Amino acid sequence: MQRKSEKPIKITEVCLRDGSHVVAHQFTEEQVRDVAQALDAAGMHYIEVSHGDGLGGSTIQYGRSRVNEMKLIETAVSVCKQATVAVLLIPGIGTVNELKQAQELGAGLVRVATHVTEADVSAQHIHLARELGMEALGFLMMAHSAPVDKLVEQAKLMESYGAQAVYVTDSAGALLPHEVRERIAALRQSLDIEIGFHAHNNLSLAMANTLAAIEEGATRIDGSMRCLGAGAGNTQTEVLVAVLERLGIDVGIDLYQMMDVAEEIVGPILPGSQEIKKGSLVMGYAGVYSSFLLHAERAGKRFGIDPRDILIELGRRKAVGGQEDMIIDVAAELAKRQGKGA
Ligand SMILES: CC[C@H](O)CC(=O)C(=O)O
Ligand SMILES: [Mn+2]
Repeated sequence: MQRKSEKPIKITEVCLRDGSHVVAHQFTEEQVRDVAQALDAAGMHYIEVSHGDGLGGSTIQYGRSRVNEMKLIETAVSVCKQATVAVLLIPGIGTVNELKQAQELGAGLVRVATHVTEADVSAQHIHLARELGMEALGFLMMAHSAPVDKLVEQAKLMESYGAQAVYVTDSAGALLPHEVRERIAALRQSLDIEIGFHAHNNLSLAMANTLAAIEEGATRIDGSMRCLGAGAGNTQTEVLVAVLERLGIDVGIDLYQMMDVAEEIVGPILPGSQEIKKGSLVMGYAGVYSSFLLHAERAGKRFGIDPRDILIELGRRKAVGGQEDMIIDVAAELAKRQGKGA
């Protein structure tokens, strides 16, 4: 494989943040401690810990956490000897106060996440993170939904605010490999900072897309152990480590230890198998935010309608992260149209 960057690949393990959606934000302190400790020992570079919707996400709208995320961050930091604990922040859900608190507890990196067309709301948080001495990266969500030149324009904004990398975030798991290539190549051409890629496996393309991104020069890569991430999960990290090794890309992470963590520590946390089932498949197909899955399934049950209809309609309306309340509206409307009641 010809990599178009000389920089080392840095992996961020997101199961303790993106996986929070899968467990309805019910991670315990013990689970976070065990996973973080084992990943750190295996050589993982970054371990992201936050509510699934980022700092401040524990609300009725997004789902309340069982344990305050600051406690979870503190716990992860206390067991990491070499890995950096990362947090995610969506401006408006999380605030500068939560960012300061996370930094005081030892978080060393923040990914400031915005919808792909709304990078301007990230300025304050990126500036603050840099002032606090954190690594500050931009995370452009729903990257499939904007034309490439728009993505480049928005990434440049984040770079101008001080972001040290910008991610192409395939929140819906909707991108096809050639679309990933186009996006990473365009960003590489226009930006001087590192480019990252975050996949969801809803169309079974997470690994293929990740390799396409790496080939085009992405150096910051996300994965989740056992695909413990929203929808059908992310690029499966322990598999990624094996594939990179086969490609001759040394990331300094112990493969056997990763396999053991995946099976013995993360496996028992999974509420079910992270296969591509009808809900996640429809999200990739219709371009819907992966974290909407549980909400749509619950709304489907409540209104007696097929969650796929809700997801397709949300895709049609181009719903963005943060609009979880729209899921109930859509379900109520569809139920009325189909002559069903809550
Ligand atoms: C709600 C935040 C979201 O889960 C961030 C993310 O991982 C994505 O957009 O894929
Ligand atoms: Mn995600």
